[in-house]
Amino acid sequence: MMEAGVSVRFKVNEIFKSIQGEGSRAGRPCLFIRLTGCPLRCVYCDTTYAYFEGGTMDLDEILAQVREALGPPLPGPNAPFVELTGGEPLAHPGAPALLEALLDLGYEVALETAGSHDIRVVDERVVKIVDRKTPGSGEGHRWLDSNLDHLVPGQDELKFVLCSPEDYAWARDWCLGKGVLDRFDVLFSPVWGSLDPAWLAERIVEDGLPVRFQMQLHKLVWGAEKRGV
Ligand SMILES: C[S@@+](CC[C@H](N)C(=O)[O-])C[C@H]1O[C@@H](n2cnc3c(N)ncnc32)[C@H](O)[C@@H]1O
Ligand SMILES: Nc1nc2[nH]cc(C(=O)O)c2c(=O)[nH]1
Ligand code: SF4
Ligand SMILES: [Mg+2]
Repeated sequence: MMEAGVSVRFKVNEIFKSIQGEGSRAGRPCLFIRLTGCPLRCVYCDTTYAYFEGGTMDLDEILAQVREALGPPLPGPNAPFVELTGGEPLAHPGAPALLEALLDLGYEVALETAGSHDIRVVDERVVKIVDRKTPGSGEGHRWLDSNLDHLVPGQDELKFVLCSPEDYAWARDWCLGKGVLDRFDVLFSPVWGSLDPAWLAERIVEDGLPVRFQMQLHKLVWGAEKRGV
């Protein structure tokens, strides 16, 4: 909780409405808040423009923009959906307060994070999509293993973005070793333009892995280079 009266400021790269392109909620209309800055440098990162570009906004300005874009929330299963991403949103000390404020307004709220920062700071009701970086990403060593103890089964997701067949074998063995496949919704996705999606889909089927294959739906719809979708 932030102290009352203290204005929390954020560097914001973009705020846009689109179709959720990733995870088990893909296909739903969603408003994205993309914060600027990331301490990681995944080799495949498709959002390098969010490393530094952005303008400063305070919490109330962000909330006003969300309300204007989505209208008043209707709580329930079809509450409007808001996702905080980046960059690495948890690199911002104010991210937990922003997420809580969005929940308090009645929206369904998700957080896309690299698993490098402690997710315990985040309200339990936030849908946490935690990306377990692979060796191929170059950032596998940033993983905070204690995050596994704070994922909410049936709500949160553990995600692997795979660069190569070696990454696939590593991710499969890691999941089996950690016993996560019978606890959480696990997503396997190819790095766009790197790993052949058909190869990945066939290996998942052959190995009988209970993971969800996914591709970035927004890139299928609008192409890989378009921003703000
Ligand atoms: C841009 S990141 C922002 C959130 C956070 N920093 C993270 O990495 O989870 C959002 C998601 O996009 C994925 N991503 C980035 N570049 C990608 C690419 N070229 N192909 C597939 N997924 C990619 C990341 O792995 C991550 O799951
Ligand atoms: N449409 C769309 N869906 C997304 N889901 C996660 C995204 C992200 O960059 O974190 C993303 C994104 O950039 N666009
Ligand atoms: S952690 Fe996310 S934003 Fe940062 S470099 Fe990796 S994919 Fe890009
Ligand atoms: Mg994206």
